[in-house]
Amino acid sequence: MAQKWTPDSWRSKPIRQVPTYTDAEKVKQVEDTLSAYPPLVFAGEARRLKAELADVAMGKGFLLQGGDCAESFAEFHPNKIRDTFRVLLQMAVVLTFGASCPIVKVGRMAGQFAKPRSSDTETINGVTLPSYRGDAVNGMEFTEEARIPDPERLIRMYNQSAATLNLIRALAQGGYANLNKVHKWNLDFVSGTEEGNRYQDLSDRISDALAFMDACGVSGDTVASLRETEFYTSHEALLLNYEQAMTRLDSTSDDEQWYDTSAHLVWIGERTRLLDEAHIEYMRGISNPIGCKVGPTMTPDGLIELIDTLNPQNEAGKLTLITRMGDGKIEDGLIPLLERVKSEGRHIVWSCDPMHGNTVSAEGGYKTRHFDAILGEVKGFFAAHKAAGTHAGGVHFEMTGQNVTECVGGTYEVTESELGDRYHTHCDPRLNANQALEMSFLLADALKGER
Ligand SMILES: O=C[C@H](O)[C@H](O)COP(=O)(O)O
Ligand SMILES: C=C(OP(=O)(O)O)C(=O)O
Repeated sequence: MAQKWTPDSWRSKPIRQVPTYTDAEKVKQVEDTLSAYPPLVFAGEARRLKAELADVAMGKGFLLQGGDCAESFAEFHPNKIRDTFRVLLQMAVVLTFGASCPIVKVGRMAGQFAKPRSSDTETINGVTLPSYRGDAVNGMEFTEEARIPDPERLIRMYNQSAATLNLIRALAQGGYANLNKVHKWNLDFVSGTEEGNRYQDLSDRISDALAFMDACGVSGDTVASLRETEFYTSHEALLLNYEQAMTRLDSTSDDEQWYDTSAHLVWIGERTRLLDEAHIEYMRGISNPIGCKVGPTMTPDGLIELIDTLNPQNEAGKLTLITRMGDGKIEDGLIPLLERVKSEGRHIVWSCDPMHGNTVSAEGGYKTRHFDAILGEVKGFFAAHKAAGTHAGGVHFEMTGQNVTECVGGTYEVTESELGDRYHTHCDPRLNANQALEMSFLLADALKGER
């Protein structure tokens, strides 16, 4: 029998990957301040996302989740938010058109500021300092002072998330996402490339279809989904004191339902998904749709235990399992998990994160990922689902609307020697807009193949 859950019951459990602050009083003040701040999202919105994900779990939709590896204070700019938003819109259009199924759009945005790390320290030229853990925790500069965790950063993360979300809501509902603007979403540096041209062709076809529908009396004036879009936010729920401060009782439901109002969906990372530890304890009690990363060490028994802890009512749409096995390991790793979960009748959205199992070191010390390895994992994911007779329900990308050079490969090939040109990520390498768009065309083909 599980013990009673409260928003702070995680505090009595072992915890990892969180900072050790030096000033406990200051931390408490920040937590109190955040607890009095308005929610960033509403329970009703999180419920709507859960309902959309329930359709995905039943094979009637596809989840597209993507955005920065780590948002940062320094890179905070409306154009950057808009560009990532519009590449996600483009990808969603390509997928909707190619696969003829609803695409649920979720940004790794408006809250993705904390990073779990493989090592607590980093050594450069013989100097060892605490690792950078995301702008919510400490600074990226390699100085002793910057690396000291500062709880005030949590307030800045809240404020930046609020402003980002405000812009996302305006973009999604204020006319920018109107399907009639489908041509305008192409970014300048993408136009003229193979992906840009393919996207241009597709938008011409969509415009023709819209003109036909308009002539038949169906337009954005009458159908909301043609003039605006649903777009949700998500991040890894790593800093549980922040998440707890944002956890609020839903005043609109009759039974006691707590929502983490920092984002519509939050997920648990691969490094913190231990059953008896704090992150699972916190996540099992909130009513949001949640995600959990699943890497190559997961066993079928372990997975069933995890699922039953996080989603004991077997509610469809509640739990998204984001697998990140690595190219070459995905089919062997995933098929036994899929078969077991299917045979036990658990409702799951299965999503593929082809980024985190495919990070390698390139010359010059850059962390990178090869486009072919990312694609290889996506293909393996579809093949595994085909073999198990389950629905390949979504993808999860670290990506940006900027023209960065962080992942190598793609048709507009980024080479290892170009990595230094525009390597801006604060942690892991992201797909740039061209690579993300190319990936969406390949995905649309895979989804068509699934039907
Ligand atoms: O994004 C995920 C992790 O935070 C990241 O991969 C950890 O990177 P590290 O192995 O350099 O610590
Ligand atoms: C840390 C992440 O992934 P994982 O937990 O799968 O390593 C992430 O998605 O940012």
